[in-house]
Amino acid sequence: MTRKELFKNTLRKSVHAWKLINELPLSDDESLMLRHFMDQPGFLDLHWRMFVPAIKGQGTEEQKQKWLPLANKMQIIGCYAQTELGHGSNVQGLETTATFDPQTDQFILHSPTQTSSKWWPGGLGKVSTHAVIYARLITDGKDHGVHGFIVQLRNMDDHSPLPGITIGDIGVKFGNGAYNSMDNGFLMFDKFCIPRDQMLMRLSKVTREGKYVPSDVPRQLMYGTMVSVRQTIVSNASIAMARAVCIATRYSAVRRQFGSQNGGIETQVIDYKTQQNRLFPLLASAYAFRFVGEWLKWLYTDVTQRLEASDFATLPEAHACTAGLKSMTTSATSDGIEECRKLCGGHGYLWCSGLPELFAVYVPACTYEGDNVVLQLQVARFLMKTVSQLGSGKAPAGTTAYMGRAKHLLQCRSSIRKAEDWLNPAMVLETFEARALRMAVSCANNLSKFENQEQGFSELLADLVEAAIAHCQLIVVSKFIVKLEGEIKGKGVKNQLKNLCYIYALHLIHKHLGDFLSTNSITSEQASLANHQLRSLYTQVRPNAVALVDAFDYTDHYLGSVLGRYDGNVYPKLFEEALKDPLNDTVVPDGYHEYIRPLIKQHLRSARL
Ligand SMILES: CCCCC/C=C\C/C=C\C/C=C\C/C=C\CCCC(=O)SCCNC(=O)CCNC(=O)[C@H](O)C(C)(C)COP(=O)(O)OP(=O)(O)OC[C@H]1O[C@@H](n2cnc3c(N)ncnc32)[C@H](O)[C@@H]1OP(=O)(O)O
Ligand SMILES: Cc1cc2nc3c(=O)[nH]c(=O)nc-3n(C[C@H](O)[C@H](O)[C@H](O)COP(=O)(O)OP(=O)(O)OC[C@H]3O[C@@H](n4cnc5c(N)ncnc54)[C@H](O)[C@@H]3O)c2cc1C
Repeated sequence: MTRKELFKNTLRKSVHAWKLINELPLSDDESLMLRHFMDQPGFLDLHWRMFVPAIKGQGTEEQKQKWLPLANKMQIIGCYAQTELGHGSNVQGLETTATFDPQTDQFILHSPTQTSSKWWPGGLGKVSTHAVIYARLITDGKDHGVHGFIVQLRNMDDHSPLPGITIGDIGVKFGNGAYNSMDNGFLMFDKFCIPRDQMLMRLSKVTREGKYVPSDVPRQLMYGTMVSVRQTIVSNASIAMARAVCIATRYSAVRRQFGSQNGGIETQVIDYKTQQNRLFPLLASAYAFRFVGEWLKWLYTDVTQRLEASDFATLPEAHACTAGLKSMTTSATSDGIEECRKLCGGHGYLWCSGLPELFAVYVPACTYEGDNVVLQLQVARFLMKTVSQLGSGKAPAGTTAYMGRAKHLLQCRSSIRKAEDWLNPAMVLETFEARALRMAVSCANNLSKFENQEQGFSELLADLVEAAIAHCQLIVVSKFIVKLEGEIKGKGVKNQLKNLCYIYALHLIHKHLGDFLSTNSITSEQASLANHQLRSLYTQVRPNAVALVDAFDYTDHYLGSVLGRYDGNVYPKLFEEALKDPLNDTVVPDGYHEYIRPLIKQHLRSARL
């Protein structure tokens, strides 16, 4: 499809999905599922995942009563317009202004520079009638920082932009289809006026007289919509990873190379330990991210309930967990999808493997909802704060509770003696805790050598990110272990999950061996015992690998992959796909007479053939 066709077709699908949601009707969870199977980024994502939650989270009761019924019936379509051409990560640095005019009781929205144009918001370019806009609030010449506003962008009769608004699509993005179904847009305001009651005023207010009444709750609640989306992105990482792994695992069982004896069949590539060493940790990650995603959903629900009761104590942890896990799981999934492409050899590079499209549509997850490095630095700040408070009498809680055992974890030596000890959950956990704590403490010690903490932080950014990742990996490992200790039904299933849990943990040790050795969390002998155990786990997972991906229950239609077909009938179908290519419509290609024939004829003449 051309870009225009792709965009229009996605509109068709989105509107059809919305019709089904109403007609059947579908519950909220089922509607999310439907969105998932629609399988293309589109304006519904931003309307439901960001525009509506922003109003719910930041609007007053009256604002919710006014706007939510319209949004819930989709009589208005909204998007979330925060990022600007010049600033995305640095939200405090946004330039769009919203200046209160007491004479008209209105805010004047203005884009003072080119870099202040909104740039990137999905659904903005061509579809949305409304947006939640983030802009610097100015009253009486004073800048109060960034706040949210509900703004109508387009005329409700003919969809034309309202006077004072310039709006459009930002152009083609990575990949062929991928994210190009979405109208990520730009937007500029030229002194565009909105009524005062369209500032989202649950957190802070501007009175009729133009007095700014700051919020008595943490201003970070304004970032709540991002926290909620980051949480859902973790579960989605599992879905995308599982999809790639399903394709690569099934195909690795079909594909054979070498090893034929006396004319017999060749070896299935899934039997090579190198293939297993690349594939099975990704399979394990798909399960691990699912479980940590479930836990994060619980954490998010819990913090939301606490916030409603004005208990802000767990907000920093919820922010650190959602930011860190969003970052860690999306980076691992993007890399994992690309690894799965390579695991499928040359055929993985074919569009019909389903992997190139999956990669192209998935990879921006490393950037949207916060650049992955910027987000790990938030985790690092949280860890440094926690370390600095050790010994102050304030016991660390939740995911940092292990830091409360700093004295022990800084000194302990791993008691792993034989390979099977690596199947002991307490020993594995302690290894990850020791590594995470020692990396955090080492950063804190290095920071304390700087007179200026911020300067020290800038100098140590790379180490801080590594310490943050170590903490996030510990969370994933520990939540997998908790899951195993919980309510899993069926001994066989539990055994399979146990294998995957230890593959997940031990491959991380192998991959980050430098961290584990340099922090003396394990010895080199213990590292080789971990490798030994890992190989043995691969052997145990091998006979069940295909069943473990079948368990994701993805249909062939959803996978969209010739290589990942459930029936394994890969080769005939690759031919079928190839023959569908427009280049094969004719035997002699268009261009033959123009370019190939004159070239050949010229050579034939000079060779006198
Ligand atoms: C095949 C199809 C795909 C299938 C998938 C299916 C479905 C799709 C699923 C999901 C996707 C859903 C939606 C659609 C997808 C994409 C949409 C993308 C939309 C966007 O892309 S939308 C823009 C997002 N754009 C960002 O993401 C900007 C990143 N930049 C920031 O987020 C901040 O700007 C930050 C944090 C970097 C610095 O901020 P800063 O400079 O203001 O703050 P500072 O560092 O000084 O921190 C001061 C104190 O605030 C605390 N703090 C900070 N943030 C907090 C928070 N959120 N909550 C609670 N506390 C927080 C700190 O911890 C500290 O606390 P303390 O003072 O105690 O230390
Ligand atoms: C597909 C897609 C959809 C999007 N949808 C929306 C949307 O609906 N609404 C919306 O408002 N926005 C949206 N965005 C924008 C997105 O949220 C931002 O692109 C993202 O937050 C990253 O910001 P940036 O582009 O400014 O990156 P930058 O901050 O410019 O990052 C560039 C590089 O600088 C590094 N860097 C930046 N700051 C630091 C630092 N402090 N320390 C160390 N390194 C740093 C980063 O790690 C990165 O390597 C979307 C983006 C994409 C790709």
